[in-house]
Amino acid sequence: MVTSDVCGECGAAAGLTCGGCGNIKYCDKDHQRRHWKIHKNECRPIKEIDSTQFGRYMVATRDIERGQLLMKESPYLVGPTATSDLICLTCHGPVLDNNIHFCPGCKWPLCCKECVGSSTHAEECTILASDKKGIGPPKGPGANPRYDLILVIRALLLREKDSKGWSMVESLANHTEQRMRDKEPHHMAAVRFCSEMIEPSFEADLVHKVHGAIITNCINTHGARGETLRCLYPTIPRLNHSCQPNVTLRSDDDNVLFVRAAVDIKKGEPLVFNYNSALDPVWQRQSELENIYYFTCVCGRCSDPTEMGTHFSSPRCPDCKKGGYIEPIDGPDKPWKCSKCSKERDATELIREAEEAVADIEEKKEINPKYAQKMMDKYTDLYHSTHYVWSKAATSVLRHLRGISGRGSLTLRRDLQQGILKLLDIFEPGYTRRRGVTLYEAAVVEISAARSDHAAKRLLNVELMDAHEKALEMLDESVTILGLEPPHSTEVVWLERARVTRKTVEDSLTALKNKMNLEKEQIMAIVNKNNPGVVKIKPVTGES
Ligand SMILES: C[S@@+](CC[C@H](N)C(=O)[O-])C[C@H]1O[C@@H](n2cnc3c(N)ncnc32)[C@H](O)[C@@H]1O
Repeated sequence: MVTSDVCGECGAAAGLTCGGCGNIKYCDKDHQRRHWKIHKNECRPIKEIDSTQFGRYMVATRDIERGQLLMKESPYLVGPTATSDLICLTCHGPVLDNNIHFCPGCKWPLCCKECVGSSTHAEECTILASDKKGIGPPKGPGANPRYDLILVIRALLLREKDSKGWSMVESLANHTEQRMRDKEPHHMAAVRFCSEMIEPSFEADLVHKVHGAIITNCINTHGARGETLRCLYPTIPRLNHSCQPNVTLRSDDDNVLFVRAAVDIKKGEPLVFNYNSALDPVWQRQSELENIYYFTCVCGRCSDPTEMGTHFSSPRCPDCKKGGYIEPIDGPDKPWKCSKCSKERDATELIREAEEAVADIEEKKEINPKYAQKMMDKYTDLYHSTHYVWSKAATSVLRHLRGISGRGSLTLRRDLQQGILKLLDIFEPGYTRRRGVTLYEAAVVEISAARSDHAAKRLLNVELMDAHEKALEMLDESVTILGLEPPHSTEVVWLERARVTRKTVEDSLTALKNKMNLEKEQIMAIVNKNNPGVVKIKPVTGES
């Protein structure tokens, strides 16, 4: 977004736009050069544009390479979410059930004596304490919807004390009209509380707007001790959504948010991230986007009934012998149709069947390898092996069989990890955290399965070496991806694991190659000894 038509250095009329970001103008090259020492800190390959269909959004102003850091921002507001467990309103650390310090003013739980006396909490404490209708603070552990109110109050307080912060809140998309029309219970509860139950109260229209802005723009993060938080950032909320994302958002322990290119991005392409989970089916993605963000996603994945060839949301057609899938050809709400025989099925019924299968999978307390194989066979009969139900079953089996090292378990886990990787390559491609972790896990099981087969004489030395090479390739990529995680975050644990495993696999591959070379030398020595006079055979060199 070019913020002004005047020179960034001298303020005169300017016609030369910065080629790096397109966001600032200069009157000539000399002034552009002079201004660089200031501008280099804000020259990002991004600009904001506006459209009637997509609102404001960010696009790349030049070609961007995957992995590149595009934005790094600290939040101007942090608070608990509507599903936070007991959390301290002063430091945002967890409040332990056996060590609750209720604030003497508002009676909301804090984590320690120091936090009770802190001035950080003072202003909202007075407001919370004025709650005459006795909505009251959360009392026990577990997700607590009352925490939804805290960030709303904090945002409302900006109006009086921080004009810059307040203008940021005011500038955010909020869908106030739709929210007033829909009267979603949590939204209405926040509006009632802030406009009727506290002193000083806030105008209802203002609370609708602020709560709407929070719901539409907050990014959920995790604090250093795993607590769930949500934050408002200055410019990151201008990133639009796509189920085919090209950037990733990762936060560190201080809620600093890093936006990176997950894949190579061409100049002019919108920068988009996934507001949902990549492994949600189309009906869930669309209903969340409609209910929370008030739009229908028309990305390449959503517009393709096969979801990029994965059949992620569509079951196999049980009646058709032609290998068809029952797809949301006219949209997820209309009757779904078989791609081959055109037979129609009611959308609600198909969704119910898939959700029941998932509930059944998630209910299982224990799964042994034999049962796991049977379960996967059953779901592969009904669904494609990149379907949502398949992915839920695969994830569950991988969790249950972790640490079980028999052949059945290892072979199945290896296949399932590869299946999950295939899905992520399509839906969350490039340098994304989940791919990084999955590559690590796939490498570990690849090596374990190969070693077990080798020990049982089912695998040749060269095949064992191949498995090592394959695992090393996966670990190399995993280390690269996880190395991009914010430095002060709990994710460094995964990076360390991937690095240590990579070194172990590399050492073991070297030892394997040396052993094979030695064996070759010994065999050749015997061959040469038994064939005197014949030209001597030498071992192949350069292999170790
Ligand atoms: C976090 S804001 C993104 C910035 C927003 N476009 C703006 O103008 O401020 C989320 C809102 O942007 C719009 N939006 C995001 N992604 C979209 C998409 N793929 N298609 C249409 N609208 C989208 C929706 O109105 C959504 O509620």
